Amino acid sequence: MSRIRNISVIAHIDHGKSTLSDRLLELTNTIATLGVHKQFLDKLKVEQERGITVKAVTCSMRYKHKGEEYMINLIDTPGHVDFRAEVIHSLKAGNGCLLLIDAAQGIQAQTVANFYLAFAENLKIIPVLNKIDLPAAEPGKVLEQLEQTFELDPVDALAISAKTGLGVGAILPAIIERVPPPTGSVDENFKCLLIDSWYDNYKGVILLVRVFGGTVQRGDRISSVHTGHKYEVSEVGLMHPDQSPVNRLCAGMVGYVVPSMKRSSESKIGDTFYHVGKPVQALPGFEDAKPMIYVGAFPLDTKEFKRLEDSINNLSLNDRSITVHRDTSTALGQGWRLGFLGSLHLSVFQDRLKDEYGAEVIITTPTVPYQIEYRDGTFGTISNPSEFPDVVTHSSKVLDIREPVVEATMIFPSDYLGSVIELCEACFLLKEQTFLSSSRVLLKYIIPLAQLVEDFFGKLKSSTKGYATLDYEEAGYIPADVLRLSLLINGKSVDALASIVHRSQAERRGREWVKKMRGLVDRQLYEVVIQAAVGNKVVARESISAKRKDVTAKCYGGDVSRKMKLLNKQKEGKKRMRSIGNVQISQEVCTWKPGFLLISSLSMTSSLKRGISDPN
Ligand SMILES: Nc1nc2c(ncn2[C@@H]2O[C@H](COP(=O)(O)OP(=O)(O)OP(=O)(O)O)[C@@H](O)[C@H]2O)c(=O)[nH]1
Repeated sequence: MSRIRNISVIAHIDHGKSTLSDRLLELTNTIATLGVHKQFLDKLKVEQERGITVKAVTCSMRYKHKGEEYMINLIDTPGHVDFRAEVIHSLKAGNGCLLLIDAAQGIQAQTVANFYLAFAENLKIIPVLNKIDLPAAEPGKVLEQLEQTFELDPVDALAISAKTGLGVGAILPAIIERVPPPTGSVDENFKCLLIDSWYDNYKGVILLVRVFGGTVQRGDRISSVHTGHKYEVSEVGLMHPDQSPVNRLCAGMVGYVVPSMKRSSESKIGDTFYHVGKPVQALPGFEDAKPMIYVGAFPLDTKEFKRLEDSINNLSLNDRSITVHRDTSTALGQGWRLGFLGSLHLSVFQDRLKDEYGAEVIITTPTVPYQIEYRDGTFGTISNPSEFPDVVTHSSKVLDIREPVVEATMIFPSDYLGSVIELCEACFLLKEQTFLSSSRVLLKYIIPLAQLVEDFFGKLKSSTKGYATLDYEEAGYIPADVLRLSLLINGKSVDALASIVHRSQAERRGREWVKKMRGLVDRQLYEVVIQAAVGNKVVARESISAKRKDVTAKCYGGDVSRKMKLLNKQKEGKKRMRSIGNVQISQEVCTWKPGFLLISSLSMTSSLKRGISDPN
């Protein structure tokens, strides 16, 4: 055990975690040298296309130091706040971490958040300044920030370029010398912590575990503390970098176990496993990541329901933070209500569904979960606008409605302090204002989650010319004066378009809605009336006058193949249409798209993408 080191790489988005992890794998000959543009650890197509890490990845490396061979288990973690739970799980598996900071950008919002997570776990933190090859790099300034913000000694920091490899050689000896080896003993009863799991079509569920005591090998019978279910182990191994079977996993190691587990739902991240008949105390686990936003999901073509359901279920097997429940909409038919950790998580899910299963889906506007206290003393959580109590019955049935808030941390150059305060001050509560240096400032505000989801980051970026970074964590619930805004087409409510808004914004939102909707609904043979309403009260109205029937349309000559082509095109088009009363509307109207202004001017994901690719 004295020759094992378990370590995570943590950093703000894009500060170079995956690039550094790849370089370390190359240095230890775990993988062959990659081209400059290749990334080994970001395996998912979405990860490669977007240049972000979505899932934490573990890899074991062998490294010789002063004549002794060591095993370093390295976990590359995601930077984005939506995937924070992955970072927490990864940190629990190790004794140390590399805290990477881009030498040109300095400390950013996720640097602060990740530092405190590692600090709370009492891990040995090795600060690493990356990208020192960039002309804009200012290592001296960043070292000052590190000392001022985290009280980290600048002497302990390593300066590298993960891209060119400069200085990377000093990292492995630093890990061996500074990070303590894991504690525990192979002579104890076997116990391990489940840090990740995924579904393999051939082997079934695979568990990624950190062994805290004893050993485990093929043929062992193990049991879960959480469920009490028993399993027989058919394989154990290390991720080196892909699954490499070994004879046994010993205390201190991070590796995988293949149990005879058929259903992913039985693997609960944070669970403890032990040998049947030799029970152990549960290891301190972690809470499940709770969904922060919910959306309705519906097949584009109703015939695709079953296939889409299989795809959604398969995908959620490998991403346990997605919650799935069946749902029906009068406008869109049968579908599901899905819960996600944030907008980026949702949009990554959409991409993965398309990339990995070729499935396209209609996603409605995200809603946050509201807590409702009823007058009869019962409580409930509602995250579907169509289930939200009607305003008319509010006062009689509902005592109180509360909405989730987050504590948002923003870091940006102090030149923009005035404009950020202007953006936040009217609605949000200031918690902290700290100067990280003479030119950089950190602000903490309590912000309703619904407003954060609704392009707050986009507004923050435009107030700071793109320089601000944002991180947030849950901060409980506060009373909210919210109500349901319904959209009606020719008197029929389109449930998929209902949303929950603040009372003070209902009229403005209603007007925005009907105006946008007017531009999206085609003219029909009769007048179409579009209304936004709160309860029975119409707050905005637009109408589209009837068009005159053109009897000669489509009768125009041409050969048969052209007509067939037109007919097929029409058939395809019809699939995308749904009837609301006697009005045909395109399903696309109900679809949430990042930056799609109709429903709630929500564009957090696109702003995030901008943020991710924005070097500033
Ligand atoms: N110039 C320069 N660019 C670098 C260096 N290290 C990483 N990059 C670039 O920075 C970008 C982000 O690198 P990644 O390794 O994907 O960053 P990450 O921290 O893993 O990103 P997330 O997983 O999304 O949080 C890529 O375009 C890299 O090529 C470096 O040392 N110098």
